[in-house]
Amino acid sequence: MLGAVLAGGRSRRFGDDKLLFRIEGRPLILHAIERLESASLIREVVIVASADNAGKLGHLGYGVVVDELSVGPIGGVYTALGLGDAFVVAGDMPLIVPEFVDYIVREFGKSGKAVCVPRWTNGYLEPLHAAYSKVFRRVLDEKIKIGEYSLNGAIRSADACYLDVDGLPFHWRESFFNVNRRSDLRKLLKSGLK
Ligand SMILES: Nc1nc2c(ncn2[C@@H]2O[C@H](COP(=O)(O)OP(=O)(O)OP(=O)(O)O)[C@@H](O)[C@H]2O)c(=O)[nH]1
Ligand SMILES: [Mg+2]
Repeated sequence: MLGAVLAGGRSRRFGDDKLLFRIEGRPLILHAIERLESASLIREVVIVASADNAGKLGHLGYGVVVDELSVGPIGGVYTALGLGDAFVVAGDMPLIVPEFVDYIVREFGKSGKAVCVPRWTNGYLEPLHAAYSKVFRRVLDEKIKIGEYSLNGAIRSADACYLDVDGLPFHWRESFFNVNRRSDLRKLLKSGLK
């Protein structure tokens, strides 16, 4: 399956461009890309960037697709699905667990559903760590057209497969960690990131 890494945000909480912020000598987004790429069911990784970010990310050695919509992550997923089925993650997730990605991709394949997404006990979804079918693009198109930009809302309106986080290996949860603020860097360095 294609791996799509979203990179169309503006890093407002972080300050300057978090995706190129170097951690252990490599840009944050490369940590996410390399972890995703090492999942055995991910055959190729593309970056889905805003027009503003695309030029800055081209040198990393991965294909860059421009998300022209500027409507948030839902537009990134919509753009990614133009390339086919995709496992979508955020570029600010440096602790992705490859086995977890493979697990979701496998469950997605077995389920035949439009989306396969992790779900916490309180109902919270992890839509930026989920597998999507290209047929879901039609649902997103409808939502975007009417100005509904909630990815969670779109998923809930569809025939989705939910993977309860509670029943999964505990250490897989670190896969969801994402860097939003500078203070998150401290947690990241403590995590023993390689
Ligand atoms: N392609 C695409 N990606 C987006 C868009 N908006 C956010 N993202 C990405 O989605 C992921 C999660 O977003 P956030 O954690 O809110 O990142 P952000 O928008 O850069 O940060 P804040 O400005 O602080 O909210 C990050 O990898 C962003 O780059 C968008 O409009 N298009
Ligand atoms: Mg984030």
